[in-house]
Amino acid sequence: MTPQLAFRDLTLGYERHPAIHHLDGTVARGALLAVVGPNGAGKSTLFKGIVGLLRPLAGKVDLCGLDRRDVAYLPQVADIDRTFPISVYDLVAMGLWRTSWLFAGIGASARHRIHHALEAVGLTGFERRPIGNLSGGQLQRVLFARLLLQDARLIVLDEPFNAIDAKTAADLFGLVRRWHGEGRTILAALHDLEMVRTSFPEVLLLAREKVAWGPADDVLTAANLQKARRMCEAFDEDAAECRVAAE
Ligand SMILES: Nc1ncnc2c1ncn2[C@@H]1O[C@H](COP(=O)(O)OP(=O)(O)OP(=O)(O)O)[C@@H](O)[C@H]1O
Repeated sequence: MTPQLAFRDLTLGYERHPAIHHLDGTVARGALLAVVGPNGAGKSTLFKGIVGLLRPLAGKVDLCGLDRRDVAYLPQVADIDRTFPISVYDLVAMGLWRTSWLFAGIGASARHRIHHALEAVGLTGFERRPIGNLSGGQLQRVLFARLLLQDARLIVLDEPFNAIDAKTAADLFGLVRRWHGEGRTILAALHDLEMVRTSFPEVLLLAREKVAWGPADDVLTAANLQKARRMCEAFDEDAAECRVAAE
C-alpha cells in the first residue's frame, strides 16, 4: 500500500485543550474512508488539522509528499458565510486558483471548465445567482463544482450529504465515486451509517481518539458504537492542556 496521509501521535485542539488525542494511522493512496462518530467526536477538528487550518498541539499530519495545494476541502455548509456577496460563477471559479492567477482574468479554457463543472452538478443557468439566494442543496452542488475544478489528489469532505434531499445526495455521491475511480484519496465525515455500510470500504470511528479503524463491517459493530458514545459523553471538556509540539 502506498500511503497518502498519515497521523503520527496527532493531538489537535482549541486554545490548547485537546479535542483529538494521540491519533496514529495511515490512509492509503486511493482510499475511500468514512470518518464517523457522535457529535463532538472530533471529525471536523481532524479535517481542519489535515487541511492546515488547525496546527497540531502535538504530533503531526504527514501528507506523504503531497503539496497542500493538492488537498481540497469541503467545509460544513454551516461554516460558510452565505451573506458574502459572491455569485455562483465566481465561487466555482475559485476552484481554479491553483492554475489561474485570480487577478489575471479567466481565459476561454477556464470558462469552459467552469461551464462543465456547473453542468456536472446540474446547475447550468445559475451562474449569476448570488450564493445567498441558493437552497442548502444547491449550495452544496456549487461547492462540489468548485471541488471538481480543484482537481486535487486528496479530497476531504465534511458532512457532504447533510440536510440535502436523496436525489442531490445520490448525484453528489456519484461524483465521489468518480473521484475514487480516478484513484484520488477521499475522506468524508458522515452520520448516515447505512450509507457508510453500503458505500465506504473503510471506516475510522472517532470519539476524541480512535475507537476502531478498518473495514466497515468490523468497525460499525454495536459494541464499538456504544463505546464511542460512552467515550464522548465521558469526555472532560476541560481536559489538561497538551504541550505545543515545538516547545
Ligand atoms: N472553534 C472551536 N473552539 C473551541 N472548541 C471547539 C471549536 N470547534 C470545535 N470545538 C470543540 O471540539 C470538539 C470536537 O468538535 P468537532 O466539531 O471536531 O466534532 P464533530 O465530530 O465534527 O461534531 P459534529 O458531528 O457535531 O459536527 C467539541 O467539543 C467542540 O465543542
